[in-house]
Amino acid sequence: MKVLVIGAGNMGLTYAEGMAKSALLGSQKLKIYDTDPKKIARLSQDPHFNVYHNLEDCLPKADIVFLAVKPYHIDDLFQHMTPHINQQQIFVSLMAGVTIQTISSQLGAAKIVRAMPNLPAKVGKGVTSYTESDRVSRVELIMVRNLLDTTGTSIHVSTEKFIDASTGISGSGPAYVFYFMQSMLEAALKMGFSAYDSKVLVSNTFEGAIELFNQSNISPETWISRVASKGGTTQAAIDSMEDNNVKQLIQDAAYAAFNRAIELGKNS
Ligand SMILES: NC(=O)C1=CN([C@@H]2O[C@H](COP(=O)(O)OP(=O)(O)OC[C@H]3O[C@@H](n4cnc5c(N)ncnc54)[C@H](O)[C@@H]3O)[C@@H](O)[C@H]2O)C=CC1
Ligand SMILES: O=C(O)[C@@H]1CCC=N1
Repeated sequence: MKVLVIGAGNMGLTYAEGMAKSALLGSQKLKIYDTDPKKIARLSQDPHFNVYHNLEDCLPKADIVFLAVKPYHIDDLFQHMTPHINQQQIFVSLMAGVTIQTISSQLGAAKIVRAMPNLPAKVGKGVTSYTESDRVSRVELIMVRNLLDTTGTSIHVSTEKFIDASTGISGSGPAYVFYFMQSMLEAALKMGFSAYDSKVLVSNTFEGAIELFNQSNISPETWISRVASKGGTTQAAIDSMEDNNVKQLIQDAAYAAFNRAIELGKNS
């Protein structure tokens, strides 16, 4: 199976590394195409990859093509790709908001999988949602899923609405968690802890809470009640969050990302 990744940035390179290190490609090296000469020079030293700076040298020979450029790059990119594609190739888009209809009409591709990954894929803990165009067969979809799963886990969704929705939950979600972490770190520093101790306190608190959640069938709400004593310190903190409508604000933020994904789809 010949796999090409177009765009070796945060997401493209993460997938490229996951797939290249798996056994799925057999004896084939993963192909990478990017327009940044510095990236091409650096990645050319990596024995896992064949790196290209011309589409005509790599695109016609690829079976599966990952699209991992920014949504605003597609006009230029698709124009250059169209003469070199064929109708048997499968295109897997990792781009936020770019619809299957846009990829089909602007690129001229038939077999399209639209996926929404997230950055923990870098450490094998990513979660990707995906859906496909009618022309993708069941066997082809399983092949794509196996490739996606080299960076973590995945869920199949029935429509693109859920790709936009998962952009608001899991795609952008790591940034919300980092926002919470940053706020806790700043509070710890203000209380007088060193930077090192603040990091130990905050990172272990997140890791421990996630482990408790994962190893049980208990909801976060119930876990909160197990931390909070009546009239105690946690209750004071939760009351402060409730008074300030923090839960609603976080939901609003997730919806803002969801709506932005829909908007990007209309503009592309
Ligand atoms: N970073 C994240 O956490 C997530 C990103 N995504 C999606 O992944 C896509 C890529 O995002 P990032 O990796 O963060 O961006 P990035 O800016 O890190 O990488 C984009 C890469 O594309 C290359 N590039 C630009 N124009 C090109 C062209 N015409 N041909 C070939 N390569 C070209 C750039 O040189 C760069 O290496 C976006 O569409 C984004 O919506 C999706 C989920 C999460
Ligand atoms: O911010 C973005 O548009 C991309 C999509 C999800 C995460 N990063």
